[in-house]
Parts: sequence; C-alpha cells; structure tokens
Amino acid sequence: MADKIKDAKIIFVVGGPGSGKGTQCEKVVAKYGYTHLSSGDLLRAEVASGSERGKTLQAIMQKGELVPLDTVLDMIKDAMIAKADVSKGFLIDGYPREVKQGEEFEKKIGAPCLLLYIDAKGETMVKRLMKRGETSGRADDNEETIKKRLDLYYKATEPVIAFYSSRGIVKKIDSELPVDEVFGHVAKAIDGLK
Ligand SMILES: Nc1ncnc2c1ncn2[C@@H]1O[C@H](COP(=O)(O)OP(=O)(O)O)[C@@H](O)[C@H]1O
Ligand SMILES: Nc1ncnc2c1ncn2[C@H]1C[C@H](O)[C@@H](COP(=O)(O)OP(=O)(O)O)O1
Ligand SMILES: [Mg+2]
Repeated sequence: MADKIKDAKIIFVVGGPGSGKGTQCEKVVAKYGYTHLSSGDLLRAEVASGSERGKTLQAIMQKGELVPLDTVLDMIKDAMIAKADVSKGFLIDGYPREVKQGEEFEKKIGAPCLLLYIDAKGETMVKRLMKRGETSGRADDNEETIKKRLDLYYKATEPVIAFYSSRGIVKKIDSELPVDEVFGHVAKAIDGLK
C-alpha cells in the first residue's frame, strides 16, 4: 500500500467548517487532475447507504462531533488504494481534524508534502454555512450544530496546523477573498511543489 502511493503527492486540506475546503478542492481537481477525498463526503456516502454503521455515524455528525478515528482513516485508506495506480496526487479534505489523526495517517499511509490551511473568520464561516444550509440538505448545517463544529474546530483542529507548521509544510490561504482569488493562492502553493 505505502509503496503504491509513494510517488503520489499527499496534500492535507485543513480549515474550519464552511471555510471553503470543498470549493477549492473542486478547482484543484479541474486544473491538476488530483484525486479529491473528502472525509465528510465519504462518511455521508456511508450514511446514504442506509447501513447500520451509517446510522451510528449520522447520529455523531448531527451533533457536530468527530466520528471514531479508525472509521474515517479506514475509509480514506480504502479510497486511496482504489486510486493508487492512476493518481498523481491526493487532496485529503477534512482530515486530519486532530493531531492524533495526522499521526495515524502517517503511520498507515504516508507523509503529506503540503498542508493547505484554508483560513476564514468565524463569523464568515457561520454566514456561509447558514447559506449553504438553505440548499445542502445536510443535517449538520443548522445554527446549533454549526456552533458546536466551530468550537471543536478551534479546540481540536487548530493544533493540527501548529503541528505541521513546525515541519514547514503549511501554506496559509486567505479564504475571505472571492473564490477565484483564493484559488490563485492555492494554485501558487501547488505549483511550488517539486
Ligand atoms: N471564497 C469564498 N467566498 C464566498 N463564498 C465561499 C467561498 N468559498 C466557499 N464559499 C461558500 O461557502 C460555503 C462553504 O464552502 P465549502 O467549500 O462547502 O466549505 P467546507 O468544505 O470547508 O465546509 C459554500 O456554500 C461555498 O459556496
Ligand atoms: N476526519 C474526520 N474525523 C472525524 N469526523 C469527521 C472527519 N471528517 C468529517 N467528520 C465528520 C464530523 C464532521 O462534523 C462531519 C462533516 O465533515 P465535513 O463534510 O468535512 O464538514 P465541512 O466540509 O463543512 O468542514 O463529518
Ligand atoms: Mg466540505
């Protein structure tokens, strides 16, 4: 497994809920052809399947909490293996959400060459998520859950950024700007990779 993906770039995309991770990843896919794996999308697919596991996951996500590490890491790993032969790069969106997730990923899969830190203000994220909630159909895009997700982001996920900063692979991206301008900075960070 580790061998198979050893030559592919692994990029972590980290940021608060509603910061614009998914939006930017879509544009990276269009320009660079990388494989986009969103932990949230993988989990929502499991929920949509109607499985028992999906029901358990749904209850956790509806509360704005994190699902067990092993569940989400196994899903990402399986999805990476499925694409290992054809992918030249992986965008891992929404993972790691806590330092421990990053450590386990590196033990089981490999090391990231870049962490895109998609940064927006708390009030901006809340505004975007309330708007997204009008059409997303997501059980977690409501005021109460958004607040919990934001609190958890500051508590559990921001330390991830400090952890990887010491390794010099973090690029902070100002996501307050219009989507295309944000993408300009994202593209510059990716073009800077060897
Ligand atoms: N730079 C931006 N400016 C304005 N709105 C944005 C920007 N980036 C994303 N959005 C909007 O904010 C919402 C959340 O974006 P999304 O990509 O789903 O974030 P995340 O995956 O980080 O939760 C979406 O409705 C999206 O259209
Ligand atoms: N790496 C991870 N570890 C644990 N739970 C996760 C996870 N990624 C996603 N989840 C669960 C909890 C999140 O509140 C929910 C939605 O995640 P998401 O789709 O990445 O949200 P967003 O794109 O709005 O930041 O799924
Ligand atoms: Mg997303």
